[in-house]
Amino acid sequence: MTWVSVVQLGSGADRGANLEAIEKSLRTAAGAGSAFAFLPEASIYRGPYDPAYVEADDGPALRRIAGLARELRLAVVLGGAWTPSGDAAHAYNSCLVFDRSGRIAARYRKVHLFRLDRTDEPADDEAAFTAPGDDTAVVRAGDITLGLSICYDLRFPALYRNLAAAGATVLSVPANFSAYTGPAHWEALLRARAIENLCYVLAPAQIGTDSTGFSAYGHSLVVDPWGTVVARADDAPAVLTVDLDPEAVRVRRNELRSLQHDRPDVYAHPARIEELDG
Ligand SMILES: O=C(O)CNC(=O)[C@H](CS)NC(=O)CCC(=O)C(=O)O
Repeated sequence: MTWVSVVQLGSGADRGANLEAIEKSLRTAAGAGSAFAFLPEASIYRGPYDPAYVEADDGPALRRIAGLARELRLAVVLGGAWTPSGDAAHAYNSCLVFDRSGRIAARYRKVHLFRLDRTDEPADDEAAFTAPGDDTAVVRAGDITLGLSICYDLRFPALYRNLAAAGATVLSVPANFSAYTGPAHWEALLRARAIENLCYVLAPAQIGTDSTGFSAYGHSLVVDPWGTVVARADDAPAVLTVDLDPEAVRVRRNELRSLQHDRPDVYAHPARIEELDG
């Protein structure tokens, strides 16, 4: 069994205040006996793009989180942080996995960049300041194998199938999901990813409106491999602590063999287009 804590934050443009909130939540997670803490996207900073806040692995905010992981003997999955891409105008949006000695042991760079063109508001266009990643990663960690993703990736089911094929039993979906799309899409998509891959889904989220006017939906969620919601937050800061049972994934995958019935060899070819006349 593996205890994990899923953290909901309302990060803003004040990095010092955000790091204080992160520290408090990590201490709560460690105090609850968790082996892992999952932090949402944009935990360290949520506001307009600023190249000064793009950090290499030895940057000050990342070192502070590394120090907390080491002190608390707690692995930390930092949902999204800006890391250098080689182009100062565009950073990677990276999920960084700190092991319990504080080392950055794994990383994933967000592949799908959010764009929303509302008719009634200015567009959100993450690609304006973010460089896309182009590979995927799972992290083997004792009894669980963690599949990494970030926020808008949630809309691309092939990514999660790729992670499940690499052995993922727990899917990590840290988010700063919009309050516009969230009510209709967030829970349905998270539960779908859990059900179709027979995986746990851990989804730490942001709350509140940032200084750019972006409103986040909150409602951090933990879903089990049968699609049942086992923990949820509302729209206040929260630490959801749950016990993951690796056996539950094995049992469900023996009951329902949909992962083995997948036919990517078939879907690799475009569908035949037939005509119905008259
Ligand atoms: O800008 C940052 O600091 C980090 N990036 C984000 O928060 C991104 C772009 S605004 N948010 C999403 O992907 C929300 C997706 C979403 O809401 C949906 O798919 O409906």
